[in-house]
Amino acid sequence: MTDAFRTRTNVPRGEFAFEYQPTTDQPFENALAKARDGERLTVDDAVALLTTGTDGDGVVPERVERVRRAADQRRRAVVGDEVTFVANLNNNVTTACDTGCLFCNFRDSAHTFESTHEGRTRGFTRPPTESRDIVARAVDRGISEVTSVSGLHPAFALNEEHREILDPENPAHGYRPPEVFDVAPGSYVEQLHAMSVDDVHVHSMTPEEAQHARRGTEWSYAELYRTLSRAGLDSVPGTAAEVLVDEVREVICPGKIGTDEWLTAIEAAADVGLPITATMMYGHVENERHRAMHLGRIRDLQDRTGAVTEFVPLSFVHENTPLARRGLVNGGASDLEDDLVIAVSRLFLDNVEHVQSSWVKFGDEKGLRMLDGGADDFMGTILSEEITTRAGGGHGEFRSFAEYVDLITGIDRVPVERSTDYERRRRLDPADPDPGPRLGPRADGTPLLEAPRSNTVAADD
Ligand SMILES: C[S@@+](CC[C@H](N)C(=O)[O-])C[C@H]1O[C@@H](n2cnc3c(N)ncnc32)[C@H](O)[C@@H]1O
Ligand SMILES: Nc1c(NC[C@H](O)[C@H](O)[C@H](O)CO)[nH]c(=O)[nH]c1=O
Ligand SMILES: N[C@@H](Cc1ccc(O)cc1)C(=O)O
Ligand code: SF4
Repeated sequence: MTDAFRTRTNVPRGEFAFEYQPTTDQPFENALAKARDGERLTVDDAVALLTTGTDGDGVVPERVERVRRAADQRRRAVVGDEVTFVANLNNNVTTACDTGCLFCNFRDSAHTFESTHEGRTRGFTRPPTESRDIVARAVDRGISEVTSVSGLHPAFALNEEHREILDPENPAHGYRPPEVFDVAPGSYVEQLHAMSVDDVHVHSMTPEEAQHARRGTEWSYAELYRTLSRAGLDSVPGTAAEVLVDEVREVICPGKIGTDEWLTAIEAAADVGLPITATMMYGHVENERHRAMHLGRIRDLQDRTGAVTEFVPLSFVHENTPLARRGLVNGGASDLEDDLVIAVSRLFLDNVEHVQSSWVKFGDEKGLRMLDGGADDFMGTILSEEITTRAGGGHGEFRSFAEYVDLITGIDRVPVERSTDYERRRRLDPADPDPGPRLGPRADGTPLLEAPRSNTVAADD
């Protein structure tokens, strides 16, 4: 193939050896034909589609468009023309974390939170009482879900029993008692309990957080998730997955659990009856084969559990991250790569009904474009955002129902409010002056008009 037809991507194909990479156009054409016929794709097929069959740098834009069209057709066949979103709040409890993932600028070193530290930390910790106030206020405004993902604060323990086991003198426990810190995060059980206001759905405890909540013990992930579920946990975010290939994890998150442990943890959550989501954070040091392998692992997980409600491709936001500062990356995924990841996720994950387009990562224009290329869910109102904003993203922290209606009807699709597990849905009438939310425990149809600037409790309230 001649270079003239290719557009450059940011995929560092030279970094790792490719086990298999197509060298002619034929594997691409074969894979696309299989996808159109609804045949199950192999990991090699996914590589052919994600590379558009090119063996050098770059992809062929005209082929990307063909993959997008096939994904759009599949989306229509699987879920129709509805575009869903959830009325939710992000209440991340603490940014204290010493895991040191190189893609993350959300975290702050835990020692900066200690009372003896000179100067103020740039981070925050919200004790359970504050979490409850923040969630209660948002429930009053009509939300049906709270999502809470946090740093692995050294004073976090599952509960009092866990606190007795954790030994500050044992470096393997990474434990510091609450008294050492200006503000203590309480226990995971206390936080979940605090956030369970009325019937709000609590979406929390990623596999990485679950590992932290059982560190230093022999507790199984199933026991752990059972305890968390009794404390108010309703479903589990499949973040911390990043790219589920260990040679990639060793570069971007060497302190995190490995691929097998991530899968063990999330499968245990599913086994105790919790719905789960799955994500992939791409666009850093990995290549298309890693992306394809990741998709293979998620599809296998779903074959085993049936519990994955949605797949969420998270495009890496690079600006302020250690990976960028250390010169290990000089950008994130290109627009064509984003198109391909969404489209191939839809085509490859034939057992996952919903593919999410993240307006936080993509912005509105690209986010909407993804809804015509395989995605069918447009995330949530979130009311507050820290992870992407701190990494340098600038696409905002809140989406009102009125904006959702405008954006979704603007692309001739049907706006639908959903619950976290997609069980409850409500079509929105574009002519309705009070579009909602309505599915939350205290939603009365009053519009979620404006968001607080941050989810910190305002002094005059
Ligand atoms: C910030 S962590 C918080 C929860 C917990 N500490 C964990 O690692 O599971 C949640 C997820 O945010 C995503 N994330 C973090 N930094 C990001 C970035 N710069 N760009 C895109 N996604 C990012 C990653 O996928 C990560 O697993
Ligand atoms: N993609 C992002 C999400 N997605 C999660 C949703 O907001 C929602 O919690 C989930 O679909 C379950 O209902 N959240 C973020 O904060 N940032 C994202 O980029
Ligand atoms: N934590 C992710 C978003 C996310 C949360 C929950 C999910 O189920 C999926 C994705 C981020 O902002 O980067
Ligand atoms: S991704 Fe999670 S575990 Fe890793 S540094 Fe950030 S907050 Fe800590």
